[in-house]
Amino acid sequence: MIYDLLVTNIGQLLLPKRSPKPLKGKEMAHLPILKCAAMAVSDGRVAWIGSASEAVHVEAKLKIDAKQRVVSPGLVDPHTHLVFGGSRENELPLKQAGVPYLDILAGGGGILATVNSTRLASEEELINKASFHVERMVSHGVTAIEAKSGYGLERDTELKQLRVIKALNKKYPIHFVSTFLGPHAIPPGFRGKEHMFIKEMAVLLDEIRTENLADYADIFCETGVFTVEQSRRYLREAKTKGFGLKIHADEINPLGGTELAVELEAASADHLVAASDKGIRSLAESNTVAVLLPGTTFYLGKELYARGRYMIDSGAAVALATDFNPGSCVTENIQFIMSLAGLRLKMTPEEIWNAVTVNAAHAIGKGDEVGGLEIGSQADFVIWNIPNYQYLPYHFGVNHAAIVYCEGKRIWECASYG
Ligand SMILES: N=CN[C@@H](CCC(=O)O)C(=O)O
Ligand SMILES: [Zn+2]
Repeated sequence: MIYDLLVTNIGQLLLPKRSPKPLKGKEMAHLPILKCAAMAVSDGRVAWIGSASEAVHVEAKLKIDAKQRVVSPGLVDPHTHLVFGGSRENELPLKQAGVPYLDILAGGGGILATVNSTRLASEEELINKASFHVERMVSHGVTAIEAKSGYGLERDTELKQLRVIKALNKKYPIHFVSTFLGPHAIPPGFRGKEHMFIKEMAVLLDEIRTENLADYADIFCETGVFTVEQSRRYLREAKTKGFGLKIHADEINPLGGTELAVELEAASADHLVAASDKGIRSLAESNTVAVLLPGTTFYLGKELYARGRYMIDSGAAVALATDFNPGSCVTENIQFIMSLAGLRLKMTPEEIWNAVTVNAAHAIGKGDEVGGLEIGSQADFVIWNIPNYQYLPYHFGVNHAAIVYCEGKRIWECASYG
């Protein structure tokens, strides 16, 4: 048998397995590793895994020397606001002066400022801008991305954002999951009439479904935005219409969005900085993935991070994401998030790698497709410029990716691999 590609001389081959359910609690501590390994690919799938010494006898059209470095599955970023117009660097002085995130929003800035720029941008402009961010994510080792709408707050712009995500999915070989986040903020004119806005967004769900523009429905459940009861009604309707569910839950105040996510069997509950003990206990009894976004806490200058350690010790499934967006977390670098998870959430390196592979894949409903490496799985993988897997969260703020592959094809390479 002659394989398409053989990667040999791998120092550590990380082999998280695709699984029917996310890894929960103690299961997250287990990261299967093969040392001095090799891996062969054919037709975009992993076809053979063995030792580097056995690989001497393996034939392939192309052979790559991993130079004793680490190889992992392609990373999955399960929470991004990838498509938006403009930028918000003008908010930095407000942040420095201590103006809270929700106050900036209540004053017509924040999300609402990005809504204005996104409404004004053409579909083509948005595709070009988002492409730049996608390519940067890929360069950091990401091969699957969840992307949300939510900067339109009205039909045309929300659909425009979702069409942009569809166009990106066509343009790039990586995998995209699309989420409709119409109820992301209360648009001007709807304050006090939130129920009417939610109704409009719920009606839009039908059109989105018919045009197959989104897989998930999401809502920002927070003080001054949407209540738990409004979120429940909207998400129930979305579920009936066939959408998977996600919730921006308990980011700033402990409203009970976490419990709601579990009640509705959402794929994920995201943020959870203020999640209560009760909410965390309910997560642990469910398969809803806690998607933690420590980059946002860092960027908003807060002291208290989501209780990642406690969540895992309580038995919950945890994933990590960038939350890339123009206001509360302006980075495409998921590796930085992995460092924050080690430094601030007290997660171990094994838990961190599982959180950006298998569990992140489950958070976007792709646990059987991406996030794992085993015979038969999609050959989405990364050769890292690091001596061991513990090294990545330790050496922070730089890009450690050397070569990124998607379905067996090299899609990015650092300038200095040699
Ligand atoms: N918290 C709500 N939405 C985004 C922020 C969006 C923005 O500020 O533009 C988030 O997940 O952090
Ligand atoms: Zn978000």
